[in-house]
Amino acid sequence: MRFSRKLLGPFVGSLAKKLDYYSQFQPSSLTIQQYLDFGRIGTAANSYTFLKNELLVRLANIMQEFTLLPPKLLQMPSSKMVSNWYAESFEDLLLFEASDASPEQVARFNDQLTVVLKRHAHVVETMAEGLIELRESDGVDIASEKGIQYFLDRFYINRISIRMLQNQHLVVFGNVLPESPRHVGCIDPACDVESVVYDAFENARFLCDRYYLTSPSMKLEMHNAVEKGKPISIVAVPSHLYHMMFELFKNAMRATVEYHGVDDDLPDIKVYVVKGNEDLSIKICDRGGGVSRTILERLYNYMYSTAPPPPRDGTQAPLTRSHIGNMNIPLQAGYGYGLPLSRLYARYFLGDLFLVSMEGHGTDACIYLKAVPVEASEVLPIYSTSSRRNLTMGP
Ligand SMILES: O=C(O)CCCOc1c(F)cc(-c2c(C(=O)NCc3ccc(C(=O)O)cc3)noc2-c2cc(Cl)c(O)cc2O)cc1F
Repeated sequence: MRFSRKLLGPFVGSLAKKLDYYSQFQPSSLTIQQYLDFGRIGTAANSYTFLKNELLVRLANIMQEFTLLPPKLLQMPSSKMVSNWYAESFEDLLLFEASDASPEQVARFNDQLTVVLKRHAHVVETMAEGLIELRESDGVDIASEKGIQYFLDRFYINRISIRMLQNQHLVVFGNVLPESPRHVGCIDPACDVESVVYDAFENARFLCDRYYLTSPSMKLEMHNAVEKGKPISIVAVPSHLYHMMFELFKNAMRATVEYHGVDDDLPDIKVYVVKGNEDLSIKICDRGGGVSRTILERLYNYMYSTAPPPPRDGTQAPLTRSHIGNMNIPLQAGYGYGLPLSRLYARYFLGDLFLVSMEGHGTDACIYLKAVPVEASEVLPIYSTSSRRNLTMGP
């Protein structure tokens, strides 16, 4: 992605050199246990010293991949805006490169992180606008579409990881308040899975009731295979788990109501939560009619999923979606990225998300998370010749 010379101005040379320098390093993958330990016993100075380098490495790795994107996408106004945000943030953080870890520098760094977080708040929507601009400009060939899919999965998981580093630092060492006094930064050392499931269900049900005036109920089964009969808790980022569950419940409710109609007795959504020695598994089973394998694949696809932009005035999201049949999609508030982004949240700490749909019957969605925190390592994209090959040649 060409960084606009206007922005880079005289720094083109030195910034390009810095990008080359920092993109040579592999991002350092942390386990959720390491985040927890550091949040409990680390110091602001050590966090600053690690972060000011690691953020430059993670930014440089993904910024170098930008340049491998299909030129047609790079030229879209919204794509250029995103690349300029990254260039600005990279430059901002470079200012701390040689700084000491004095309390004054740490305070300045914390303020800078707040600016960077705000600058990048709408990256997902803006990149989605870029895909819409591309689709409306001259369409996308299959090779570009596969390259875009490969890049965006890497781009968004990189963004999740950068925001995790920043938020964790600001909550533990800055003046951002944690969600709960028990939390260490954004991490809950004893995340009660059942309560997150209920929160996500009730909020999705509220949206469903508001639009359809009806909604399916939930039947929830909890099985703790490690400590029989005890509540299920894991070390997790509650906001990530909530995001995944909320999206999957919205999809299951939408399918169920659309398939059975608002006047029918709606079949329950059955949810199973099982904690094993290695995996925390959550399965959401609906009888919403299911989708064929071809449609299912499209739900993960950023090009297909990029719905028309939501109304700016906050009114109800568009009811139809051009690329997935004519199904009214009242619960879709964003650009249709709920599923691919949820899968990235699951994969971020070495979990995963799978869908098994039986067309004509219903869909099972399974989330797997690491039950052992020292095994839950960040999955971070590394800029290398293989990413170059995938982006330019397509898989
Ligand atoms: O807004 C977002 O982020 C995600 C927006 C996403 O919107 C969708 C949505 F919520 C649910 C479905 C859907 C349908 C369906 O709709 N079946 C009827 C039809 C059959 C064929 C076709 C077709 O040929 O096009 C279309 C619909 N059946 O199962 C699911 C289903 C999908 C997922 Cl990912 C899930 O976790 C649970 C489910 O029950 C499809 C969506 F697309």
